[in-house]
Amino acid sequence: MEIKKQTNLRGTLTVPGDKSISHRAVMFGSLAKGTTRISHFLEGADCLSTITCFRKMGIDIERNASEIMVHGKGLHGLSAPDSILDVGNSGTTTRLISGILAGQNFISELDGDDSIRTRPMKRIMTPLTSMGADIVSKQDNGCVPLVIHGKTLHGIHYDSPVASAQVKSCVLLAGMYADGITSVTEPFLSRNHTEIMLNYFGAKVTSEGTTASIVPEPTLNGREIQVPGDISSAAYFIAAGLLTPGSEILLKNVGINPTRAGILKVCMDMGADITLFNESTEGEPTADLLIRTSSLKGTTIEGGIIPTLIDEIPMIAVMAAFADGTTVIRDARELKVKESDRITVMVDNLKRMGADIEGTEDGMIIHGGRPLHGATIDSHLDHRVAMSFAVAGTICDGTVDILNGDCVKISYPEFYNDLYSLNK
Ligand SMILES: O=C(O)C1=C[C@@H](OP(=O)(O)O)[C@@H](O)[C@H](O)C1
Ligand SMILES: C=C(OP(=O)(O)O)C(=O)O
Repeated sequence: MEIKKQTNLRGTLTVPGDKSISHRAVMFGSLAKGTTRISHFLEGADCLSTITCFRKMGIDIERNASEIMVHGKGLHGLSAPDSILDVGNSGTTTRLISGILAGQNFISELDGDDSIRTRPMKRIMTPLTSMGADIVSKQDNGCVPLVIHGKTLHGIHYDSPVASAQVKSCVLLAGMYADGITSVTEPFLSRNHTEIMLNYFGAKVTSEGTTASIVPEPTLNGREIQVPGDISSAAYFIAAGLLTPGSEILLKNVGINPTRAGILKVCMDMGADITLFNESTEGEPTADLLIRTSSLKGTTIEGGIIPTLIDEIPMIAVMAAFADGTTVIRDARELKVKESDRITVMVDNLKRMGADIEGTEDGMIIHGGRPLHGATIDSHLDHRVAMSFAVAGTICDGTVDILNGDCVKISYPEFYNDLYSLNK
């Protein structure tokens, strides 16, 4: 995919539905009684993997142009899949579904693509095993393929070493099938969509600080869900609007849940001109975001804000390369175990464009302000890397050629069309 410089990005955009919320809506809808209707569902490959898995376990899921209808069968209504559950490229599908599968009365096997086969699953195998689950990594390397023999589970308290919503959600979902209360404490608060949505479906999930607890055997009832725009997808247009001269972009109905909205704070700290309109606090908070061209300066990003912007760090790294001064990103070791090693891949590719950047054990140091030039970028089949460099290509001189740029289909199939729609 070749990207050339653009100016004057102007217009209004509704970014696709939130990936985390779309996954959860299908999963919880499948475990609920009655029909769950989901509008603005993300039709990205990852969420389609979740749909495929639940269809294989006997759930009728209909798609039409405007919504998804999940005809749930209740907490104990899934049936044994007759072949491997294909999780594709999706960490969220793998880790959340494992918590559900651990408490079923059947055996299942999960497998996916080459990337997911390298991602760490011990982080869910450990707490699930202490709940009494039987979950085995077939190649004994702590990765998929995983074989899960459903068992009777016990409630536990789990002190998670990582701030990960996927780990937290996996344990809470297994907790629905346990014999007592299950709780998870994490070092920093990660995204809380599971807690919010499970309660909306009728479960009893309580949160105190960084601990979330669930009462077992809830009755979940089918609900209507309007998925807000994904702030992780909005991030590319926030960056493009701030950095491209003469731009003014209105992003409609973006999810601004505080456990996800760290990028807005970082942009403000960097000097961004962003205005929020039409804020709504019903359910998942949303707002329209007006983005205007700004001159940005470097900042430091560390500690508790990291989980609230973890998927936006590739885009932030590019923004930092165009900003004046130094940006330091720390406490983000998790970037190494995403769809690619996002520290190494961002550093290598930004260096190819002429940036002054170094990788560290848990982040990056970026001395911004050097003029960047076109280059061939290896996306490593990582959607967030591809989109971040597409934005870099709209700003720098020369052509940015992104190898395997179509991997954006994982979370944003129409990304390139949306990017080009703003410069007419
Ligand atoms: O729960 C979720 O929906 C997600 C949690 C995060 O992963 P971790 O739980 O590994 O931090 C994030 O990076 C991922 O894109 C989606
Ligand atoms: C890390 C991501 O997703 P997942 O963990 O679901 O593969 C992401 O979308 O950036």
